[in-house]
Amino acid sequence: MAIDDTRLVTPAAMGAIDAAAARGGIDSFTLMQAAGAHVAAVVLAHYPDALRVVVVCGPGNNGGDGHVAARLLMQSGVAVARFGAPPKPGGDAARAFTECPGSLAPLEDWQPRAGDVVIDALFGAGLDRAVGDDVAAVIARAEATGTPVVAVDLPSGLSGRTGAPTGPCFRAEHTVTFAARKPGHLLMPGRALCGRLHLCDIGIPARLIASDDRLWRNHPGLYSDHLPVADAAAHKYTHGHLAVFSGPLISSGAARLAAVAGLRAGAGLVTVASPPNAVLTQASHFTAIMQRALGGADALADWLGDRRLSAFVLGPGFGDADKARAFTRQLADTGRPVVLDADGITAHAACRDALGAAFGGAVRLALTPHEGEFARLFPDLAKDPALSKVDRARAAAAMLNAVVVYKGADTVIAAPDGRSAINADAPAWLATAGSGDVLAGILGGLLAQAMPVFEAACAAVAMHGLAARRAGIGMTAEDLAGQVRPPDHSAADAGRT
Ligand SMILES: NC(=O)C1=CN([C@@H]2O[C@H](COP(=O)(O)OP(=O)(O)OC[C@H]3O[C@@H](n4cnc5c(N)ncnc54)[C@H](O)[C@@H]3O)[C@@H](O)[C@H]2O)[C@@H](O)CC1
Ligand SMILES: Nc1ncnc2c1ncn2[C@@H]1O[C@H](COP(=O)(O)OP(=O)(O)O)[C@@H](O)[C@H]1O
Ligand SMILES: [K+]
Repeated sequence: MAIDDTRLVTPAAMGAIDAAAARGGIDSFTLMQAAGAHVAAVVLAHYPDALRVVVVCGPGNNGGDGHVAARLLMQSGVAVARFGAPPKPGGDAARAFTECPGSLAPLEDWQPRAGDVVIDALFGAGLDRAVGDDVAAVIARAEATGTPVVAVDLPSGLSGRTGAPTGPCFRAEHTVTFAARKPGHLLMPGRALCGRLHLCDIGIPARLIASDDRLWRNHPGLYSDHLPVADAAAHKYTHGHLAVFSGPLISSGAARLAAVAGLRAGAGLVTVASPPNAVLTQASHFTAIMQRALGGADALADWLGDRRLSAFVLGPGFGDADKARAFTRQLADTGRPVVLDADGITAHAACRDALGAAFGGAVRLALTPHEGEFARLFPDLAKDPALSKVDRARAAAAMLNAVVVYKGADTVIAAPDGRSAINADAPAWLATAGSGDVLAGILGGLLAQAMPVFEAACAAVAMHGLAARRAGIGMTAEDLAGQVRPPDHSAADAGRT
């Protein structure tokens, strides 16, 4: 049975899905057997030379999965030792414990040996606090000896909701999870602590995995129906006109990167509007991209009378915060889509509410903060340790009636209506100076072509990652901009999580 591998489900929602499965007549012990079998299969496939499999078992159903895996591995002729505390009598875990031959030693008895592989079945979805000293000592022993760890559902100590450890946490080589990925499998540092993730079908019907979390990993299904269509009758104005605002001479390169990316993302025309003293420099770089000298507010008001200007990018290398605020207000009044990045975000740190008020009504503002910019605009959200990155992005989006692209290795895209996506497959070499300017340009290019903002943001983040893969390791932001391609309607789902 195929499972929907795009939907992300919080541990709490997973509990509700499990309950719904039970109400629907699905036997929970059968699910546990399937879960344990997948764990055993991953261990057999990846550690054929293990001399001993050490299963550390917790008191709940995560431990139950461990007991099932232990029994199946023993039946396959593998040497298995179990450590932990027995489960409370009566439930599925107790039955799995009873059905597994052999004894259960206390956790502190595990002395690592060469050839050990650990199955971490201590805590999964039920983790609700930092692990105790006994578990912390096991984690430390595994880490100190470099013993490979296969985690059941989640590495113990990792919050499946936030992707943050609650205290000491296993670092797994493989994590075997069931029915749906949890946010903590994709959010950092969770993604790194999980190692390679195996998403396994244990027989929970896909229709039950439709929780109302409205959270996905970023994938083409979120945006492919809204991509600009290449129409044989098109002319350049039907693909929109993107305006990118340049900063002063010294930092004018950022706008160039955004402009090139916007044109390559399919905008029909792109104009870079620069302070008069930067125009010559800009002109020496461009052929296909147009130029405009733009002084202050009056000049902008004149230009905005051109209805064909269909989207704006303001912020990369922009500098002047007063001017950024004034221009943003004028852009808001046009009713057309705006991408605020970098200095365009920072300029609003002391007037966040006014920014949200200026962009009321239909959503047409996109913000693309990295961690530092996010903390400047939303210090209250950034400081709250109870919030996950998804929670923070969603709250920010709702506050400003904007789509927020909260960048990083785990970029979160959130809309004011709560729809959110985590992008977890961009290559690490995207972390290079100027790559954020390229992303802002791609997004501007898609908005210029009239894509709705959330869908455009999801597509832009995916295109950014694909461009980085084409450019390859060692790329510069110039290389990256040169590798941007218009979105490909036929692109297969390139998810690599
Ligand atoms: N249908 C289902 O419900 C399925 C659940 N499965 C497994 O069940 C797991 C969830 O099981 P549970 O809900 O029993 O939860 P866990 O087994 O993750 O945790 C058990 C209990 O440990 C306690 N606990 C939490 N954090 C602790 C800490 N830091 N120190 C000490 N004690 C702590 C809590 O009281 C918690 O309820 C999943 O992760 C998955 O492995 C699988 O068997 C597949 C099917
Ligand atoms: N480790 C990483 N893996 C994948 N992508 C990353 C990583 N670190 C940063 N990125 C991406 O690289 C881009 C960097 O943007 P930004 O921080 O604005 O840089 P700059 O200001 O230099 O342009 C963002 O799109 C971000 O999501
Ligand atoms: K676990």
